[in-house]
Amino acid sequence: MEIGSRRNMVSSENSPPLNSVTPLRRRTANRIYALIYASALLALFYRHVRQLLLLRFTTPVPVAAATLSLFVADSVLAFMWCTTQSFRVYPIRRTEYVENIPKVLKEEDFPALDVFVCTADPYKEPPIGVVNTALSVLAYDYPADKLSVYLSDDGRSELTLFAFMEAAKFAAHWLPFCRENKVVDRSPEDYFRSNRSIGSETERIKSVTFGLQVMYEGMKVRIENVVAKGEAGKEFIEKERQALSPCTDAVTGQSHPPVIQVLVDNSQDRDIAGNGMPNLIYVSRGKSRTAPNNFKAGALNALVRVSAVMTNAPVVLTLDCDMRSNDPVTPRRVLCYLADPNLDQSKLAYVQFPQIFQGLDRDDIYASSFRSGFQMNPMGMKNGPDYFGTGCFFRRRALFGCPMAIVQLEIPELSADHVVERPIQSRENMELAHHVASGDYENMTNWGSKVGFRYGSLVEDYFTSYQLHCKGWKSIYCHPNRPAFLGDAPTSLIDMLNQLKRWVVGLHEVTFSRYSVVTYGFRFLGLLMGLSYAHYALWPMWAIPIVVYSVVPQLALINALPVFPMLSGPWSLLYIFLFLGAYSQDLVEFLLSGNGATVRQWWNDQRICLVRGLTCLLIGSLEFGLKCLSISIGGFSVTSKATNDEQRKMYEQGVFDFGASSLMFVPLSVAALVNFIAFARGLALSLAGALAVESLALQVLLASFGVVNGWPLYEAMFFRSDKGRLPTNITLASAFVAALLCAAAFLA
Ligand SMILES: O=c1ccn([C@@H]2O[C@H](COP(=O)(O)OP(=O)(O)O[C@H]3O[C@H](CO)[C@@H](O)[C@H](O)[C@H]3O)[C@@H](O)[C@H]2O)c(=O)[nH]1
Ligand SMILES: [Mn+2]
Repeated sequence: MEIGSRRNMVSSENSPPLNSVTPLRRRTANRIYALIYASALLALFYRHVRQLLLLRFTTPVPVAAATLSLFVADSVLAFMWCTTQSFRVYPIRRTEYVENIPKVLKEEDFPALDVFVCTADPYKEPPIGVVNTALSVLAYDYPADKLSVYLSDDGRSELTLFAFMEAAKFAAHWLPFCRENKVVDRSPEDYFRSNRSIGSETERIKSVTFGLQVMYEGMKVRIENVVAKGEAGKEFIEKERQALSPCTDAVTGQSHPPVIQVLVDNSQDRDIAGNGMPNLIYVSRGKSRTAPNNFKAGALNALVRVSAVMTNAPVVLTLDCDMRSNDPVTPRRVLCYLADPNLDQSKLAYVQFPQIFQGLDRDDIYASSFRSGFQMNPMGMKNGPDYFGTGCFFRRRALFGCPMAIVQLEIPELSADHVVERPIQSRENMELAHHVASGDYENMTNWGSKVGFRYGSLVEDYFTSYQLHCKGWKSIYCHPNRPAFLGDAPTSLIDMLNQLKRWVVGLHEVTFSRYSVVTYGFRFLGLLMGLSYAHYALWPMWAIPIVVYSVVPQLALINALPVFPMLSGPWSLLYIFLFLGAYSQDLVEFLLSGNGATVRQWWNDQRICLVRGLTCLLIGSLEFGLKCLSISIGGFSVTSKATNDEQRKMYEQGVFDFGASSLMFVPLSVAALVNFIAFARGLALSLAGALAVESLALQVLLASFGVVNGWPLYEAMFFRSDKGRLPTNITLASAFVAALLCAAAFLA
């Protein structure tokens, strides 16, 4: 069915609205402020140019180095400021009127929905968590015969398959329970953990709930035991084990045929109340030694094909295994866009929900919520948000070419308008599904280049939406008050930094390809969208100003060399305005983004921005450089969603966890130490003479800002003895480098 086609609609003229757009009031203020800030930037560059013109061959090296590096740093900052404006000129807020859906679209005309859930490693992604994700969407408030959930298991693990066989049995009890009791938390873990208003329940419901909870806990224990043992053991049906067995002779996972198991079949299976259930299908795509597996993008494309053969729903939801549904009406909410006769349906590729995380500590010490990327900026992207990899409803057709021209596929069964007539488990269907999921199916095809999720970058989400937007597709950012999904974010610093390092490598892969935003993007996206995408593509460049501003003025201070204007002169006001102006606008936007944002969280957010610049942005870029020289080949290292109690405790107390011996911590600790030494030296110089106070004051202030931000590091280096302290070898190495730098600056 073509969603949005008039045939299925009540006439559009007198139908009630399904959604509305309100421009945010702050946009006028944003524009005026942008003009003021831009003038200040012009003044800054006037001063820079004047100083550059003063440089001679005879200029002392420290002066020349400081002048040049600060010029470069400010140029990057100014460019980044320009890119940020693309989110600020026209921010909007959307509202959906789900209650009007029945007046516009009859339930039997709802489009079918295929949900893709990805998992890759049963140890980093505990199967009980994946099961909760799947159950939360199986229980969507949507016609069961129009809903299918596909699980992609790149780990090809009998532990995960076992967990899903258990989940299929549990679903038969869970789905009718949710429906009858209008449960909103449809992931059982969240439901049983939450403080439900038990008092208001009748005796009967109480005992049903209790029985279900016992059943859930039983399943959880069985799954966790199996994971602890590392094999499904006797509990596992021999047939399934045989299906997986070809992988045991290639445990390296390099080469094996696909496994597809239909665990719940809508045409046959019934829940305990006798109603139909959505399809639940386990897929572990095949892998081949001769073809790259393309990580998550490859997994998603395999699901696009398998689902095309089996159900071919026109709408596809992609979910990471740690992203549970938090609101059962979400698919209907999406229909407020995909079925809106007043929108240009032929160009609308996807509806993206924000990534919102559960289980963060109150102050969000690692800034895991990524408010700017997931909640603030998307409201302002002219043609709609980029794709975040999860919580996104695609129109299947958007994966097959431009809005106007379809890319022909190898077999007709894969095309978006193919109607599936065979029962999903028919022999022909299963054979074809296995064929399209095999490891070398994609050889010599357009998959990953013109069709499906795009290959070539570790941030396949960013890259895919970038290409769709370049091809003329549009997207919609939908952020209802009750979060549609809740996910897990890394709760250890090193996990978080490693995750971002992967993103950095992925973004560089795009920037240094023929699809670079600079040479390709701007041409097809236009100025505003081009700037928005450049903002992300060039995000690793933040490392330059952050590194420069964390050491150069400080080393100059140690040398008693002024690099900023005198405190009493007019130019110092410019510097103070540029600094405080940027920070306060960021603070205001952060607080306006809602969802309980606090000043403390903002403070942590700005601190983590600096930390990122000195760690993952820097090291990630270095790693990318090595990769280009083919010195190292890193893959997609999956972020761990399992935490140990100690880590969890540290995180909940808001204490930084530096307890990993990682090279990434070296530049960070060096910067912290340099700031401390510079601050001490600055104080000493100020006590010695009034002139120093005047000319070095801004540098002393900057160093004091560094010291305040570096506090957790000093603690981790010198005062802590728990597991989260900085490993001694890292402390020693950093102290050595910092001492060398400071001595060199002092003597220069
Ligand atoms: O070979 C692989 C590797 C990963 N995954 C899955 O991809 C998802 C995302 O992996 P994760 O380690 O959680 O990455 P994050 O950095 O947390 O994820 C963000 O960044 C990714 C791109 O780097 C996007 O794919 C994600 O949607 C986005 O949430 C998980 O469900 C994995 O199971 C696979 O299916 N196959
Ligand atoms: Mn994740």
